[in-house]
Amino acid sequence: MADGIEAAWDRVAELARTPGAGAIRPLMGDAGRADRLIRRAGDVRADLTKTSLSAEVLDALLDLARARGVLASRDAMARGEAINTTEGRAVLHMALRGPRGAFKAGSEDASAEVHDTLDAMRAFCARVHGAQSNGEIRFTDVVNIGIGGSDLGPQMAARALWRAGMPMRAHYLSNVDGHAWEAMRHGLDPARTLVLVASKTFTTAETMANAHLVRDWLRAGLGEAEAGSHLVALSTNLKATAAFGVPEAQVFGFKDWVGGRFSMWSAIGLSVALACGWDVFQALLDGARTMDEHFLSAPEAENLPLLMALAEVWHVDMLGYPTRAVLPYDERLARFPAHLQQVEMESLGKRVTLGGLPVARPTGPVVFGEPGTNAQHSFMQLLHQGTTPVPADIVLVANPDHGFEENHRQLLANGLAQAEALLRGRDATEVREEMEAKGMDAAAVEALLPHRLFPGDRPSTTLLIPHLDAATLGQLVALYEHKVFCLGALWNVNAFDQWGVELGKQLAGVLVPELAPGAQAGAHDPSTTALIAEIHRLRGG
Ligand SMILES: O=P(O)(O)OC[C@H]1O[C@](O)(CO)[C@@H](O)[C@@H]1O
Repeated sequence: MADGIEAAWDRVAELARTPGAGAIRPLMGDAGRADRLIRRAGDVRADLTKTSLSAEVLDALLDLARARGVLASRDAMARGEAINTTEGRAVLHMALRGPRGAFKAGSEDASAEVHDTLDAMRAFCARVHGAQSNGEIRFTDVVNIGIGGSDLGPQMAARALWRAGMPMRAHYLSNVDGHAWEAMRHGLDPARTLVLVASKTFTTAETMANAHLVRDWLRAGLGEAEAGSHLVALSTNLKATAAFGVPEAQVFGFKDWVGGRFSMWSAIGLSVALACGWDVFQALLDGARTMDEHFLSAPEAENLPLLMALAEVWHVDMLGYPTRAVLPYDERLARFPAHLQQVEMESLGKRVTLGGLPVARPTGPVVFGEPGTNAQHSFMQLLHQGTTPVPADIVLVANPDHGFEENHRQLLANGLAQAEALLRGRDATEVREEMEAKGMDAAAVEALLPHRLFPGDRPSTTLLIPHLDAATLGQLVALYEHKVFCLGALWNVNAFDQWGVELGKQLAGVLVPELAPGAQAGAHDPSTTALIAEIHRLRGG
């Protein structure tokens, strides 16, 4: 078996060594290319034809996926097996949007737990949204206090889906930097603000520090007894939520088989339901479910998350492209790259295999991004003319929810143009002709020529959706979640733990008391020791 896997890797590597392996333009005329590399899953039309996946390369990569048993691993995840081996947990975010009775974690009925919580969340939203007509106070604002997966997913979704006239305004407090709360609190009235403390563990230092700040603000504005009724907890740690003073009826739980970065579909998504309305949240879950159904049923060659994962293996491991850009051409998706950064980099930033051995090849790429067209005026220069290609995911939304048609045409045209420019580049003949047509003399033309050339053959994947709504957003996010799963299986790493975040947390815990006025620094490296001394000096003690 292991030999079969290594043979499959070798075959892909052999193709990567053939001259021109990274070229895309020569492949564009291949018959059958669109059939192989343009795939629909739900409402998402994904075009991978602007990559250097030739028919041969794709076949070799699909053989690798088969040798690695990616779809068999997928089925083990769906069966609720404890595939997160370093934490001994199942991985069941699909249960969060699945039908009743569909998922088990060991002998536990995972779906029953999910649906009980969803029912409680829906009833809570109905109460909050209907409060004014019942003569209760009407909450206008919801503050979600959380960080990482307890912030990025819901924040991204609320930003993408909130429209004027929806029930509440959502605010997201994540950074322990007090400036964040300082800026937020001035716009809020404690009497009309519902505060959600979102934390899987309910021990995350930043979240708990902010939760104390905001609870003090509620208490100062409303008195201690009243403040409790404005507090809601979203957590797996029910003991800690009670100790913090959240009434039991306002605690929404979930289980440890929901990873933080995959938790926006759980109670952690309550801020989205409160801000945008229950139907929107339900449509988000249903959208994700649509992608789950595709992922669970499509064979390898048609399985979009798997195809995107295979393209990444080709780029990262075979062509040596260590980064990827995510460019949503929709301002409402401004936080989509940030959410994917956690989903992908916290999952795939791994250096040992499931068996604890060093990986044989590079794993997760650096993911970064900004909405288009803004990205074009900041970092796209490097994608066009930098030394190492950066594959780009370009997300296009065919129909806007505004009436400014000309703006939208410009937006779409720019997204298409970037992908086209990355692919085709600009050769010397074209650049010379353009400069000569402008009347430039021959010396100037030759001097400027190298600066104006674009190598082209730079890969991109275009994801096109008809509208941006809860259903399509759910599909998009689930698509990337499943892509991450496939990459974890291909690279044989645990995509569901995150031990790498622990050391910094522990060291910060040691440093906090050392930064108190008059405190002595402990043993550190010379650079850190000098920085502590300088901070004390600048802070006057
Ligand atoms: O929801 P919690 O437990 O507060 O954790 C927040 C985030 O912190 C992390 O553990 C990383 O530090 C993430 O995985 C998680 O999403």
